[in-house]
Amino acid sequence: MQYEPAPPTPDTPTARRSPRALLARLESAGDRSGRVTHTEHLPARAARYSPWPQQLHPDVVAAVRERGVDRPYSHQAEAVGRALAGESVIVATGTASGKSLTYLAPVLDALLGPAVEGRAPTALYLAPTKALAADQARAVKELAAPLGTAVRHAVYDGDTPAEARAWARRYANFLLTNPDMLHRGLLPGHRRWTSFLRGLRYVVIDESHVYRGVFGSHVAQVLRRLRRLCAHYGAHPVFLLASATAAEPGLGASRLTGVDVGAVTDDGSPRGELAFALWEPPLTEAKGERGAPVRRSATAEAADLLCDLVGEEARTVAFVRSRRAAELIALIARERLDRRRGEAVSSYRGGYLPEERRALERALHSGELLGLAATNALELGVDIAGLDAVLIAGFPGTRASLWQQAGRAGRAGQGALAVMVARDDPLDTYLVHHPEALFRRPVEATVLDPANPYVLAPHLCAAADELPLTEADFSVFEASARDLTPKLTARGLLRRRGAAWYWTRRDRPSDLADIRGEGGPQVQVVEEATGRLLGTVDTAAAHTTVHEGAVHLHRGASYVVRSLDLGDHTALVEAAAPPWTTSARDTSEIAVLDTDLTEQWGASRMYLGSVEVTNQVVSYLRRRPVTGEILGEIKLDMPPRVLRTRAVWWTLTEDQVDEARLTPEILPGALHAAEHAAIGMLPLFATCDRWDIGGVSTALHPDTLLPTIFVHDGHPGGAGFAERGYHAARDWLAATRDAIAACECESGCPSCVQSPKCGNGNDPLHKRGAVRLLTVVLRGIAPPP
Ligand SMILES: Nc1ncnc2c1ncn2[C@@H]1O[C@H](COP(=O)(O)OP(=O)(O)OP(=O)(O)O)[C@@H](O)[C@H]1O
Repeated sequence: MQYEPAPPTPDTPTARRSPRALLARLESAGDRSGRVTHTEHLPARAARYSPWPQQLHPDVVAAVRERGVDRPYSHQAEAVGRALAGESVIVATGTASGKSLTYLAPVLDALLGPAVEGRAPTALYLAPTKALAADQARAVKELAAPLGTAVRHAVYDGDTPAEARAWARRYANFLLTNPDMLHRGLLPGHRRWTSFLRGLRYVVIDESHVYRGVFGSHVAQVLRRLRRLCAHYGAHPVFLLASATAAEPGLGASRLTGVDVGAVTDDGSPRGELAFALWEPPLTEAKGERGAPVRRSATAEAADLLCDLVGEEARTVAFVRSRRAAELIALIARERLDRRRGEAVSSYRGGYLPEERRALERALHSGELLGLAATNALELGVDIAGLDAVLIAGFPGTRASLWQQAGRAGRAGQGALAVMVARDDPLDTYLVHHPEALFRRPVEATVLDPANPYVLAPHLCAAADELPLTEADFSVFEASARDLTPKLTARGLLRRRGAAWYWTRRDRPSDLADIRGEGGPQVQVVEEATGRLLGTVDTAAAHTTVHEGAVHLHRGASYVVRSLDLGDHTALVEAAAPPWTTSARDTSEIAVLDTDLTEQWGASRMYLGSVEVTNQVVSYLRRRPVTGEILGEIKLDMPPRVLRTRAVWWTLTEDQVDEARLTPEILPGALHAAEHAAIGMLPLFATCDRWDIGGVSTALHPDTLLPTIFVHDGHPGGAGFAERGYHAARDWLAATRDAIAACECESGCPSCVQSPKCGNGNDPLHKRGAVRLLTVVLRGIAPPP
């Protein structure tokens, strides 16, 4: 399929930007009829205003007015009123609905107020990334400018130089930082922050939906440590959270902070009309593996659409799933557009140096940039609202994230276009043909589990180091802290003296918790000829993205990796632009190390234990960029990566396989499908996140010598999810079977057996076989007593 640029249009610029007109233009170019499978029209919504609460300091009202906000939206007024009354609140409203003011107004109000009982008021702001804290610092500086020296803010993170840290400790009354810095710096060093903690009135948690799964559970414990220290100094801060729209935000926020949090969800901000189109790329002439027909890639299709939109002078961001796709789209667009417009297109992703990212954000704001191909690194908080169009190349994994991205489109009073382009996989294909699965279903809840003992243990140690741990502290942490503390003492981590537990070791207890689960240092990508550092890649991702021979794109320039030195954490690259892209293939194996618990279930057996998951990148495919056609497979000699973790697994006997009518052809697909669905359902029972767990299924496992399905924790040492699965196995597998059986689809869809993160492209899968398999397994379990 060749790219055919849309012919120039005679329309006026404003008419051209109406979302319907833009969409019609995209559809009419070349032979694109039939590619839009559905268009959802979300009508414009007028703003609803309310007056500021009476108690809000008039200087704050004036400062806000100076920033151009005359009247607060109804949700802003409500949230500020509740905060001023001392209630912790979460505001979970749409993208760019003015959430910042809901916490900044109460914070400034507090900082303008007098010291109470000798405590000068202070406030703490937590962002999930350093970039976002830096952004906020700029916003605070502007907003607080008319207030003189009453507001003294400081960014405090890993990059803050020593003098600036000393200044922050002595003078700052509004500290902007991140949970990592709280965990490693501020809390362990609380004695240097006593006056700050004594006066702490508000703790702001921005983008709180990011704190989910294991990371969220760690942050929940960091916040409990903070609350405990504040209480020690006599402060009881109010928590103000800002979140993307999520289901049950109050519940999630209460779990995160450990205090009761009220929710404000009725969005009073105005919205322009949004035309949201679902777009399916056409089939190509090319043939894929085993001769299967191949659709044009979402990346190539999105690149075309981006060119057309930029050609229409429509300010557009294309959200993509991978760093590589971001680079590829920018590269294609630059090649195809004329010079002026080509220069107005760029890529944006994690791994860029901070100053590069800042420059790109500024250029997009000013209109110097018209098109940006971005990974979700741009999704967080960066104020880039006011786009004419948003392209979403591939379903981003959750509806919450989809709306977060689509919400970037639209300026006040003006319509905007969002287009989700399907990738050639079962999940996206299903979605573009089942719009109700996107538009008629609520967004997901943010799941986390602060009681998870694997997460709680290192934080109890850190807490004991901060202040000796006593019985009274168990209520701050989780009920399970009472059982866990003697175990930590038995393991020699804590020492009991009198009524308290102490950390008496020399090492830092904060090193026990890797709160982001990053697992090791970053790999630096260096241009061999010049020694220039192009950027960084996570160690975990390095195996699949910067192996020898990988095509690595950076800011629209193409490089080929000459060598990857994992010991040295360096990938050397050289500028080169071969006519292919590369994608790594890997294999996963799982070995049983130990069995802790096991139970006979009729003929099946259920196990809980420790496993070793070995993943190895074995080769890479060269593919033609646009069609995805495979040009060849090159073997790689990469070291395997080993994850020791905990898993729950169950086996079937030959008789059960026969009983479920699973022939050798369909057995692997049935096992694989049941594994996917079980992973999809475990969050219901283990309050984890689908992305925190993994699975392996095999028709003959060397340790069990039987067909076996494993579901394992995705974190070294485990995180407690598999364990919960084992204990809830009856309900979990029954719900899994029911979910698959109740799904109306013919042969498997994302609502039942397809997985958005499957390493084998959801192949093979056998939906009905999975239902029969689970039915047979469940038959062997005794009904609950
Ligand atoms: N009451 C208001 N009236 C008019 N404009 C407003 C009002 N409140 C906020 N704004 C403007 O709306 C824009 C978005 O605000 P803000 O960045 O706080 O939104 P947000 O909800 O935090 O966004 P995100 O979804 O990115 O977290 C800002 O430019 C801000 O000045």
